[in-house]
Amino acid sequence: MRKVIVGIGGMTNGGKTTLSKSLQELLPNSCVISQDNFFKDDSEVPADIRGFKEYDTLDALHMDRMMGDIGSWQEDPVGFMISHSCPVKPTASEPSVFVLIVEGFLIFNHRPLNALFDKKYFLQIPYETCKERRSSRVYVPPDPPGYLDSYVWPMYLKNRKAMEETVDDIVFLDGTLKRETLISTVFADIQEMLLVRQR
Ligand SMILES: Nc1ncnc2c1ncn2[C@@H]1O[C@H](COP(=O)(O)OP(=O)(O)O)[C@@H](O)[C@H]1O
Ligand SMILES: O=C(O)c1ccc[n+]([C@@H]2O[C@H](COP(=O)([O-])O)[C@@H](O)[C@H]2O)c1
Repeated sequence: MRKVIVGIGGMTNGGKTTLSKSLQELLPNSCVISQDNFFKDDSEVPADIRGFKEYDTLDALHMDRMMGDIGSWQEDPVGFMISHSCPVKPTASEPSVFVLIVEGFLIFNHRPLNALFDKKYFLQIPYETCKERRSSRVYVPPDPPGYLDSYVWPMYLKNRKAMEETVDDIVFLDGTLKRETLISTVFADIQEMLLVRQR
């Protein structure tokens, strides 16, 4: 059995979830773990002196639980996929390949998680695109006025700097490209990686 972990990182609204879901549909025996599902409850997230909730930091996430889920997949991919409603396909070729797609805005800022990736992608979009996409999205709790400009964007720049100082081998993707272009490019790249590793 071969196990491969692909990271789809990127800035908020870069298109991580969209790309990851499509890849899961295209890659047999794959499953997605989303960092967004590990946010702490609002009552546990402190506010800064201006009153902005500090969501854009690893401290706002249950990274221990996320790592636990990834560990469960590593131990037993089939069991994990069944319990997470990911389709399991019997494969004719041996060894079977299982792919875990881990997506999220701070996945490359968590050292223990970083060490696990076989391939890392980072979706980036310009500020204007980010602002436009984010303004049409409703988070729970919703963004208060000025949240992107005063808190989210500066935190993105800070987190990105930390990532670039510590992580190598990231493939940067232009998140303004058409969905279909992004999906086919990354799918082909992953397939190539799977073939190379098989040789
Ligand atoms: N390649 C793309 N081109 C245009 N819009 C996109 C693209 N990818 C995603 N979107 C849109 O951008 C918004 C955020 O996408 P999403 O995948 O949820 O981003 P993320 O998970 O990175 O926050 C959604 O409205 C989605 O439909
Ligand atoms: O999902 C939540 O519980 C949640 C609550 C408040 C804010 N968020 C925002 O979620 C953003 C990261 O998710 P995403 O999908 O936009 O990459 C981050 O910028 C946070 O400000 C997310």
